[in-house]
Amino acid sequence: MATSATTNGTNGTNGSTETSQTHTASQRYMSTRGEDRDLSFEDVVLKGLASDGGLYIPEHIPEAAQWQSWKDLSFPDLAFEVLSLYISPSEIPAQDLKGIINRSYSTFRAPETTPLVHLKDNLYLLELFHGPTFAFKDVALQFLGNLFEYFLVRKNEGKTGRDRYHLSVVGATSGDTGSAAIYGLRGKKDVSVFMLHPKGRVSPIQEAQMTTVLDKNVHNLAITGNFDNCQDIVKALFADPDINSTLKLGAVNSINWARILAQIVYYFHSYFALSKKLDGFKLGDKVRFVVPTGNFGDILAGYFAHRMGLPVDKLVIATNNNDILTRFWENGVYEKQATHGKAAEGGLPEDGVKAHEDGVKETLSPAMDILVSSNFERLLWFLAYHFASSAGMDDEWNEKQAGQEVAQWLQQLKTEGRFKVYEDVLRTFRQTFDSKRVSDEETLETIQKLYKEVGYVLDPHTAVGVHAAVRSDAALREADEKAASIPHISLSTAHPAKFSGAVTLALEKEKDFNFEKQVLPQEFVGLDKKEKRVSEAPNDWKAVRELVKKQVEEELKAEYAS
Ligand SMILES: Cc1ncc(COP(=O)(O)O)c(C=O)c1O
Ligand SMILES: N[C@@H](CCOP(=O)(O)O)C(=O)O
Repeated sequence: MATSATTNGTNGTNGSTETSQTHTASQRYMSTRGEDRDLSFEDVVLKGLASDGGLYIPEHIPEAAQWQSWKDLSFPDLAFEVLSLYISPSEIPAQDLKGIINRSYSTFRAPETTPLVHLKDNLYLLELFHGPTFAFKDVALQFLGNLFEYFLVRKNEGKTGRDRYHLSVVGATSGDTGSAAIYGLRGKKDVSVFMLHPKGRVSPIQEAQMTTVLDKNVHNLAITGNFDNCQDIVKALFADPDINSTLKLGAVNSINWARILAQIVYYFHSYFALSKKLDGFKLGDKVRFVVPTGNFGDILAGYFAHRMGLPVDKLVIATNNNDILTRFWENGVYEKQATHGKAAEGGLPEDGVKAHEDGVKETLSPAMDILVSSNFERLLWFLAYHFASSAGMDDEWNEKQAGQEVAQWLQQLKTEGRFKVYEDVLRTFRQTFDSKRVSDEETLETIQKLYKEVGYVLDPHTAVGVHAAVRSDAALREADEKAASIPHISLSTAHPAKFSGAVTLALEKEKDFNFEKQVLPQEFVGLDKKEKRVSEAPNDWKAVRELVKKQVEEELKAEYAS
């Protein structure tokens, strides 16, 4: 990767206001497939997906040499330090960035923004659900909403009517990204939002959170398909040069680099919180982070934190029965088709797990019911780069090789449904990552166990992580008593009230348990009775394209007529 400290910037392709001021290599961006490069932060945030189909990554991961000095910073101040390493002040001046960050986290209910709680023994829980929609997505999407607004206000200064830059955000959701994006963007000027969710496959609260937002710029599309179909439609729209340029598409999914960037902050923040809670823990001691994983966005932020210098023993990927990542960890094969519990013709599963004909298994942690993890492509680039570096060639060659390798792997995934990486690549992956598959039964048991032992109610996704953390801790103890002291920080990705079905199933037999009294936040009371707005759409990207075009046109007409 590029190692230069500063270079001279030029204007990006998307009309960013950057001039020839200095920036570091970590503040310029390139595509994982090698075609696009030397882009500004504004370019990659507004474009979302690279034109070669790849995802954007910084040209260099900055080493945060002074990270220990961040120990006592508040969440917003820490966010400023981390984000500044990736955003040149020539693009967003420091005062403006501070303003964006402060606005984004003022909406959180917890003073620490993302508090760390001690569950038991070596196990800590990082509560990421204190934002407006009660899910970890708020941490990044409150920020991204304000960032879009900032760029649009600047681009549109002095412009009127159709000269204004109007962003059409299209996103796919299995429930949480949708509401977090909608709450981040509702009512914002010059933005239309289209959220695609798989019809009937999100929880009732998630559905209500999205569809009860009636702002004119918000549109919910219930797609007759699964989450991967929604994600594929979004990617097809981005790949269509016509709609992409005429409608100026914007991404809110974790394909957007800003989503990953904002999430790096809580890895540092929780590490410092741990150092204050745990007697004898010193800055520099290692921790394990355990992350309930679907699209690989959340845990990828942990990878960046680690590469920046945060002492991480392992990043533990916790998957449900949709386990493409755990299978990859086991054998180096990245394969779409589920290998066990797969639906036979007519949807009958082999191992009792309810599965759809498309191979996606229906689990109690539906936000992770996904066949392919889109962000894994970003990690693949770093793995391929590491492998290429061993050939002893120059950096330009290594980067080119990595881009070509990733493009080839992804092409193979498309045509053959799978690809296999070299043993060396797998070894490098395993040095940083561990991976555990958690069944629905284990998810329920974990919710029950934690409730009985410490009175804490976990949401099912968080329970997947906690179960993996307990297993990781046990494995360490078995292997080496000394290693047993490594604390585990398990990421709590959603409030339990969002998944009342699974929580009730796990705890209904507990005599003292009362969902309404112990779990349901005031904000959710009566949500299901409110007016809703949602349209159905087929699993067909061209049909969705026409729908989006028509709707944006209507919105623009209404806007400019008034
Ligand atoms: C509650 C919850 N947990 C975990 C995940 C998985 O996160 P990621 O897709 O970033 O791996 C999601 C969805 O993204 C989610 O909504
Ligand atoms: N689980 C997600 C799926 C979309 O993932 P994203 O992180 O790429 O936006 C959801 O809740 O919608």
